[in-house]
Amino acid sequence: MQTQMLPEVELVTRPARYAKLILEDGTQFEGRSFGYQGSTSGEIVFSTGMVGYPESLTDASFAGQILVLTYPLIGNYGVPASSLWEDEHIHVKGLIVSNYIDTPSHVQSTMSLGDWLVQEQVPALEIKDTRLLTQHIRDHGAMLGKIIFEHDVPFYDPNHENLIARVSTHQVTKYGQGPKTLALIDCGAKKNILRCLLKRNIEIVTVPWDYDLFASGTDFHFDGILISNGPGDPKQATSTIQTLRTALEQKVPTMGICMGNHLLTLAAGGDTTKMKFGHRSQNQPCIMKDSQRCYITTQNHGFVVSDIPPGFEPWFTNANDGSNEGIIHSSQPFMSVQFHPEAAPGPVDTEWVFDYFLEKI
Ligand SMILES: NC(=O)CC[C@H](N)C(=O)O
Repeated sequence: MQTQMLPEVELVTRPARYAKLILEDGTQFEGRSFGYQGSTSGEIVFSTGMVGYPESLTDASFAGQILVLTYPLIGNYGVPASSLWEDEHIHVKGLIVSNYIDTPSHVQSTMSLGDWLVQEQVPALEIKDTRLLTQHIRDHGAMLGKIIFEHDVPFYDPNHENLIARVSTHQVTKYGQGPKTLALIDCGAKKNILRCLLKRNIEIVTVPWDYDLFASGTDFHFDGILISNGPGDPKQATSTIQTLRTALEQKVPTMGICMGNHLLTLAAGGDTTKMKFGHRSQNQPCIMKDSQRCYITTQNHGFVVSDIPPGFEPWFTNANDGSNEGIIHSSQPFMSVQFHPEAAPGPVDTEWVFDYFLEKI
């Protein structure tokens, strides 16, 4: 029997660098850096999903936030090609994990997570006790935080800024073909929304968050509106809310996803508030109205519909905490979901919501 020699592996050892994670209430954690070595600040949020860090990091809804991943091993499958990301670059302001794995093994991997974070100038720390950190946020509520190397930086509250204006597209772009046209208001749309729509024989026109679809100069016809996910406080997106008010008046079929659920609610006269610590994971159970049917959904939100607008009723309700997970109008084709029917990452059980809406167009 022949003994096969293993190829020689060059071990690259980087000197360990440490930094601090400081929360707004003074709580501190020391961590080992595995990303860009520079200070950063934002709102600290945690996700309990077991997979999907490439998709989460590139989800524009995380803009302004430092993401804590509670799944203990992160980095094992590296980073896939950018065609599989949710946007062209990383949106989180920082990343906190328990154990970073620097030796990725996956057929789709093109680089390690650490290299990607360095390339995109995103700081990341391994703090070991992500469980303690998460329990702290769960007990005391969402709070600001910062990752500090040598230079201190001030705390930064992303909910006081119109982040949608920063992540939205600046141009009108047509995709796909089909007998009907859907206007997609891009508040920071995950790419999988477009991928899901493109499978469905429809033309899609993406427009910026503040594009007036009803202005006389609009040179394309549309049969329905889809409002995407997006970062920050929905009440900052006043132009989108105004456009949606007109859409409701003119009875244009309209659907919202996550931020879209908030914006439709606000346009229709309901209200949104900030949750204690939000829902971020791929296993949020949502019960559909008039049924015992429970869908397992992907979520990433810190705000919630607190007042259902007149004429609408709750469409889905979270089975864990009873919070609203979507609204639907009792007679008109207006509907929205708090979860992500496009998933990425997560279960695809609610992709039918796209078909349900497109049937109304
Ligand atoms: N994923 C989203 O669209 C998030 C919506 C909003 N920024 C929130 O945190 O609730």
